[in-house]
Amino acid sequence: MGNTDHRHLPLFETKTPKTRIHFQLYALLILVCIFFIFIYRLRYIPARSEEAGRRWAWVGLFVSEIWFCFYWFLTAVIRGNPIYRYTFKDRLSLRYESCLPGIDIFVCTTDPTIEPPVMVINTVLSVMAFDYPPEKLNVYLSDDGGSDLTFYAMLEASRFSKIWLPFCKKFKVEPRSPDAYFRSAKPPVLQEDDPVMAKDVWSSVKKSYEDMKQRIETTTKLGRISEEIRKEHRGFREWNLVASQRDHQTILQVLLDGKDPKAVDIEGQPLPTLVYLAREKRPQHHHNFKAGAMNALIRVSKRISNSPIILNVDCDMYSSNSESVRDAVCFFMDEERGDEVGFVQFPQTFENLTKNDAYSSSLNIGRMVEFPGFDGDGGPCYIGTGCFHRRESLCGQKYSKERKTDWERWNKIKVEESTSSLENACKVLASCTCENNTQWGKEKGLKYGYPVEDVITGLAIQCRGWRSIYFNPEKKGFLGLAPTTLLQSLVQHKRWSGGDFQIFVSRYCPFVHGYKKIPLKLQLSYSLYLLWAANCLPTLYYVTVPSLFMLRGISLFPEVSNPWVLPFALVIFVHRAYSLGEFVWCGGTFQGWWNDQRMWLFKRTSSYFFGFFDSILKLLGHTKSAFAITAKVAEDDVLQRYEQEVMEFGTSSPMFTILATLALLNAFCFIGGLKRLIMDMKTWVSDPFSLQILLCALLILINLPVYQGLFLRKDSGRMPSSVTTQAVMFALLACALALC
Ligand SMILES: O=c1ccn([C@@H]2O[C@H](COP(=O)(O)OP(=O)(O)O[C@H]3O[C@H](CO)[C@@H](O)[C@H](O)[C@H]3O)[C@@H](O)[C@H]2O)c(=O)[nH]1
Ligand SMILES: [Mn+2]
Repeated sequence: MGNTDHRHLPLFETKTPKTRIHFQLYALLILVCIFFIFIYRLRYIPARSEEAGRRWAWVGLFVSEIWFCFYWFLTAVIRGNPIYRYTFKDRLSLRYESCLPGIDIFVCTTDPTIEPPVMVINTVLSVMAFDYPPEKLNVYLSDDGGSDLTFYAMLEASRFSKIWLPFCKKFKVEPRSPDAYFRSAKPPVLQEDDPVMAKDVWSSVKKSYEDMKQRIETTTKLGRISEEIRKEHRGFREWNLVASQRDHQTILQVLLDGKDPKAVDIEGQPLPTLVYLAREKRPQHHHNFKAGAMNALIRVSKRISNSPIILNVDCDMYSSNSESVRDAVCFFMDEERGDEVGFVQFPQTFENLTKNDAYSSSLNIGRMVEFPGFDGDGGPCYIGTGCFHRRESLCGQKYSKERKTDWERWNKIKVEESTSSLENACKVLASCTCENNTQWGKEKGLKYGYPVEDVITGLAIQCRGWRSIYFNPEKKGFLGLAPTTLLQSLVQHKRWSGGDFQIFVSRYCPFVHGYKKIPLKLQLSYSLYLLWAANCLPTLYYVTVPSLFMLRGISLFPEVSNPWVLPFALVIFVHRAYSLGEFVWCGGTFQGWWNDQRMWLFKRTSSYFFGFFDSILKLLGHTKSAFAITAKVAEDDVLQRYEQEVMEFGTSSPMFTILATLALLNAFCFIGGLKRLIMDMKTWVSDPFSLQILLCALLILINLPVYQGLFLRKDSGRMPSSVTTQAVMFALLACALALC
């Protein structure tokens, strides 16, 4: 097979950056400062006899500082050893073009109102159009909404693909989501030998797309399928039996059958297989959210196409690089290292970010700093979308050195059954009862019972001996939608932080479950995310107690003239300066960094706080996991404010009450502190409260948009008055308690 000269050349390479003196210097400086802060805290610990409360407030601060120090250590571990991956796709095609493995692609959707069918099929079309032999691609849509609107859109997509795929190849279209492409692309000027023809083709495809979009949107708005459309496909009859979204039989329709010689595009080329699946749902059976959907897809696809590699994307994550499959295959097929690869994770990137990213959704630090570090420490975690899995590792197999994947054999396995008999067999595989007394959701497939099914599943795969790979190509692989309101973002982080923390306190805790199975460094890297939620308590302590104690007249930090102030000042300065440098290096702006600091505070005091308590309650057996789906659409005025980077409050939520209370509390304390400063006539340097008042001032600066939302704004995105009243009351109460 192939050219023997090339055989020893790897299909991918790994690069480690050379000395990273700035990082080492930074880490050393911080360590020294921490050391001195701890000495200070121990040496000057107030005696029992001192003013009431000073001692415990001091100890509390000390404990919080110990936590921050530990958590900082985790951030340093993940930064210690980053690696970067590069692929050689030309070598792959030279050696293996004729025997590339099949790929099963899973797209998950749940709700046609917050995940519009047009968006879903754009994702579907983008992955159907990968630059890869079409007969080796099989696209499965899991519709947890069981919606005929989505099914209708899929039917339209299956027809449109017959012109879209040849068009993509001919015009080398990028990205291959029609919506994203036509939004930005200009008609070709001089492309082919015949520019007029090319332009005509281009315009007619664009028109076809727009007509289709129009039809789908009209139907979606209408909310039901008209009689004429109903007649177009027998699949619609299935909905006669559907009682509700939560109560229906399995609906499975093979919309394009790759094995059917008649399933060809307008140029006679084969098409990928396209399958619509709405697994059975019954009120008495728990459906296990996305994990349940994925597991149904794994079983169904095994029967229909049984590809050795599975790609999964969320319905909003379209492919923006048609070569991503080839990139991923380079890792799996590499002769030297490929056999140990369990999954290849691409980063989550977003197309709807604004310049200064008001809600800090870009995840840039994760994408460019933390994940390369994760990879260096033993392999990134699985983040639920943009991930290529080896079917075997996802289905629970252990890695063993002796096993070599025989790609030829995989290609020879052919499913002979007819499509109609397959459809029936597969319906059983997607039923509610087929998982009873099996390992599905435990050792097989994605794990159940955790709101972040992805992270725990990836961890389990790594603990079974597989390696994971992080691949962040220059040209982004997948683009999705980030939340567009503050509440959406906070709720998403509540699910993530709470879900991650549940993993930490479960028997899958990386230090326990991963003991001797994955490197210690990887266990620590996981903890960086799994312990997000635990940051809430020390942070809440740090943003309330020093301010309240200043109001009370009790100092907790050294005064500015005291040399002990140095380690505090340095640690704050160096730590933040490094963070700013890193942020800008990752492509952010200064304002973006400032917004990121705000979101850091907001997430820790609200999302993580609720996530933390949810996990504790769950541990005590009081609540069941839920999965709040992130909306992918928003009202016009909300969207406008998002684009203008004006913070969106608008609805009342306990999260907002916390944020507003903290903002007001610090404002009140600041006024009190200022008054004391003026009345005492102390100079700034000898005032024992200067650090506390500075901290308070900083919090006020960070919270400026909250005050605006509370008192100054008039638009519908302002803070609701019920939240304002509650927050004023709580903040006053806290201050009164501090004063008495
Ligand atoms: O019952 C459900 C719930 C969700 N989904 C799908 O899961 C995906 C992710 O949901 P979304 O609301 O967009 O969540 P995000 O917070 O954006 O998702 C991130 O976090 C999740 C874990 O919390 C991962 O599953 C996702 O892949 C990851 O992108 C979407 O395609 C949904 O349609 C289902 O199929 N069934
Ligand atoms: Mn999402």
